[in-house]
Formats: sequence, structure tokens, C-alpha cells
Amino acid sequence: MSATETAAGTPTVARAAAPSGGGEPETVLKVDELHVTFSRAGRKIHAVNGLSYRLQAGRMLAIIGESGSGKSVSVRALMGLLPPSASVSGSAVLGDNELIGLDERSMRALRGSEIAMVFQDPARSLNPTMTVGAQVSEAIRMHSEVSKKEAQKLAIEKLRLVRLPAAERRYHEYPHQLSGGMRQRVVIAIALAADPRVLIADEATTALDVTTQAQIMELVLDLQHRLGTAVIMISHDLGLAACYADDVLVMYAGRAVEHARTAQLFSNVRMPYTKALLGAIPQVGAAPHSRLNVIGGHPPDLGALPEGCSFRDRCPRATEQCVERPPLDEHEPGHRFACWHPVDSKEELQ
Ligand SMILES: Nc1ncnc2c1ncn2[C@@H]1O[C@H](COP(=O)(O)OP(=O)(O)OP(=O)(O)O)[C@@H](O)[C@H]1O
Repeated sequence: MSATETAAGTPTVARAAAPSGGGEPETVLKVDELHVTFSRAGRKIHAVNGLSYRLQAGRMLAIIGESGSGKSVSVRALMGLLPPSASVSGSAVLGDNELIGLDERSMRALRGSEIAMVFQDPARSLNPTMTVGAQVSEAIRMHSEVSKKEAQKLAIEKLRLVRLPAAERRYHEYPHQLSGGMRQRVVIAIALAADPRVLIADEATTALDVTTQAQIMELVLDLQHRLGTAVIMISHDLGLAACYADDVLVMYAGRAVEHARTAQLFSNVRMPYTKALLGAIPQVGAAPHSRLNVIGGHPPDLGALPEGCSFRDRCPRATEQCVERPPLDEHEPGHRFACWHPVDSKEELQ
């Protein structure tokens, strides 16, 4: 698949999901019944509403959904990066550590060493007044007691690991001297400074051009396979999810509504919301300036979530039954979805 198709076309599954080595990989993160609410102007905003999933070593889980569906808030909750107005409950176990409710000091110790995050804008993630090498060295020294000289050596190794061209020379350069793609490589090197088990990429390639985006995704995939890092990729881009992720979780109004292995999900989408998301992707070859096939209606007000299925007001298949909330059940092995009237994409294709 070309990078252009990845970014703009209908997703096709290009990658085998199975990890190397055979057998089921180790589960590194268990998220159960995660809830996040914000208090805003006397209202409670229910941003995440009972999210549960498992993340395995060496695999990539893509969390996808429209803007405001709770993707970022759900991962920031794991990192302890939400403002004080947020109230978080549920459980997220990473190795031997329960992340939810952890005090700031313990969380700080885990951030970077066990779980790290890469954000959308590499320019804002880096300190413009420090060389990139000094920033990677600093991250290494934050997590291990090594001399400055040793940290510099390790930092250059990290910069080579993320395939920064001419790593030794670039070590002494400032962020503004690097391209956007190179800066994102540096940000990834910093995130990997202490070899975390889980790497979260929150729209990490959105600000990059399509070719650079593909290169960064290939890098993440390579690191995931070589180091056994588990990756959570937050994205609007179903094409990226289809191409790189092993598993896909679709969020709507703070809930998981469909969750399956990538190939399984894209070959037989069951949840009407996922189908609508797929329909909203611009097609390769579409007439220039043709209208985007956006999903009609609006996501529900998170301050007053309706009873039942949150998608029902926008769903062409909704019936009276949908005033009762469908559970996220495993209807087929490995394929969970929350819908009373699922589509059968396989049947529709016939
Ligand atoms: N600090 C906050 N205070 C109040 N509400 C918030 C706060 N942060 C996020 N929210 C609300 O939580 C909801 C989910 O936000 P979140 O950023 O997780 O969405 P998202 O799916 O990541 O969207 P996007 O793709 O646009 O980043 C949104 O409705 C947002 O308004």
C-alpha cells in the first residue's frame, strides 16, 4: 500500500497482526471500567464511560473515533495527565502497578520508565533552547544514574535507534535545525529513553506530511517488534489504523462500541457507527472539491448522555429497542460490538 493510499484512501489491511515467536503475547496493560468525568460550570461531563481493554506486548492497539469521543482523555487518565477538574475511576493495571489513583510521585516514576506518550506537535514537545542530544540525555539521566558521558553515548544510541540521520552530528543541533519528521524521531527517542513497556502515540503523525507520516509509523512498528513495546495509537485516521494496528477499538461518546483484530474488523464491520466512519473517509480518485461524506447529526452532549445506545439519534438502523443500551458483547470470537441491529458488511458485499 502506498503512503498516499494509507492517508486518503479506503483502508485495506496490509499487515499480519500476529506477533513473532508464536503463542499469545504477554498482556501488559489491563484497563477495566475506566470512567472520567469533568466538572464544568456546575455540569458533569462524562468523557469516558466504562472503557475496558487489554494491551499486549509488541502489539499496536488503535483507538479511533470522531473528535470528542474520549480518546485522548482515556489515555491521559492512564498517564495521570488530567487537570484537577477530572474525576477518574476504574482500574488500569500496568505490570504490577495500578495506575488509577496513584499518587503524583509514584506516577512520575512510572511515566517514562513504564509508560510514555508522544504528542501531535513535535515542535511543542521539545525545548527550543536545548540541543536535541541534551534533551535525550536528560531523559536518560532522569531514569538511571549514569554519568553525563555515558548518557551522551546512550542518547546517540537512542537517536540511531529511531533512525535519525547523522545522529552524532544532530545530537548537537537545536530543534529548529531539524525537519518535522526528524523532530518527531527525537521525541520518540525521548519517550523510549527508559524503555517503557507502553508507548502512547496521540495523533503523533497528524502534523506531518503523508510521506513522513508513513516513515514515522514504520519506525514505531519496527520498534514495537524489535523492543516488544506495546503501542496505543490514538487517531482520526482509519487508514493508518488499518495499515499499522493489530487491534482496533472504536470509541463513541466515551464508550468502546466495536473492538476486534484489525483484519477482522475491517473485513466485517458490524457497528453502524464504524461503518459511518468508514463512509466518511475521502476516496482516492474522488472529484476535486467534492463534498466529504460526513456523518449526519452530532455526537450527544456528554453532559446529558441519552439512555440506551448513544449513537441511536444518528443511526439509520435504530429502532425502539435502542433506548436500551446494547452491551459490548463478543458476538464472534475476538469481535466485540455494542449494537442491537448490526450491519453485516460481508453480506452487503455479496
Ligand atoms: N479539561 C477538560 N474539561 C472539561 N471537559 C474536557 C476537558 N478535556 C476534555 N474534555 C471533554 O472530554 C471530551 C473528550 O475529549 P477528548 O480530547 O478525549 O476527545 P478526543 O476523542 O481525543 O477528540 P480529538 O480527536 O478532537 O482530540 C470532549 O467532549 C471534551 O470537551
